[in-house]
Amino acid sequence: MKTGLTIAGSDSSGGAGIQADLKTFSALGVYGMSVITAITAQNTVGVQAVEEVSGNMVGQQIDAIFQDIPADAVKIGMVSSANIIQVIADKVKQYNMKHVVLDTVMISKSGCHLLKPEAIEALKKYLIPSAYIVTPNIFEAEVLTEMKIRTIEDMQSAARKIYEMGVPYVVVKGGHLEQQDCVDILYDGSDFRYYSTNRIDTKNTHGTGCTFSAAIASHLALGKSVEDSIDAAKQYITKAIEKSLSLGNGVGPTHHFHEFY
Ligand SMILES: Nc1ncnc2c1ncn2[C@@H]1O[C@H](COP(=O)(O)OP(=O)(O)OP(=O)(O)O)[C@@H](O)[C@H]1O
Ligand SMILES: Cc1ncc(CO)c(N)n1
Repeated sequence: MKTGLTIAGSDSSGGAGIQADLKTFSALGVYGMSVITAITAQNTVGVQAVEEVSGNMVGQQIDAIFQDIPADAVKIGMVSSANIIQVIADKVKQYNMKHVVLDTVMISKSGCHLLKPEAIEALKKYLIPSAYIVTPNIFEAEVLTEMKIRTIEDMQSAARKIYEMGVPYVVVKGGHLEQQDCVDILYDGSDFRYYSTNRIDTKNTHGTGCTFSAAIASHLALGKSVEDSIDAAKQYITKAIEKSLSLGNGVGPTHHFHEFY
């Protein structure tokens, strides 16, 4: 069986973070493993508390996995501090990790800082250059590039700037762009590809970014090309949003197992 690793934060409500990633791996037929970087007390309404795991413990979890079960693909999500970022970047190098999909998580939908603002420079300097694909949303792409993004052309300019940080593939996600369709763009240093779907009218989008990046990693682990992995992940997240679950009093989760029940 192909294997996937998520290095991310725990979401107690199960819709985002580690839990979303493991559900996605499982739904797509990949054996899931996890390295927890932080624990959040979180539900569909908001994030109530965050407790970081030490950099040393993050490193030890990665060692335990890679000294025993190599991962065919790795997804990185919430990494709250510069220290944790540095440890992960070193381990990516040490174990020569392949197919590293970095979701540059910064702020939760409810507005909680999951990445300390002072760690953004470390993200740009150490983690983005060690990734294979990065998947910022509009807001994250704005922070990384220090530009405003209002149009598809702006998304393209941002993708170019992020590519220059030293990562071979950049996906800028258009879920938060003020327009009818949800268009994600892929830049590989020379060409752009577009992945577009109708915007689904639902408030239940908790964990869409986590699920999408874990689905890309899953398809890479299964042996698909970057282009096909993003295409398959886009189809998966679109269905998961279409069938999203009205659980809780706030922004409900997507349905990871929509293929099954
Ligand atoms: N309402 C929607 N209908 C259809 N697709 C959507 C919708 N919202 C987001 N998407 C898609 O979901 C994927 C995740 O994008 P999004 O921009 O929501 O990520 P994100 O902001 O990082 O998510 P999160 O808030 O969970 O971190 C993208 O493929 C995006 O186009
Ligand atoms: C732990 C965690 N990671 C990522 C997200 C996505 O914003 C979240 N809400 N919680």
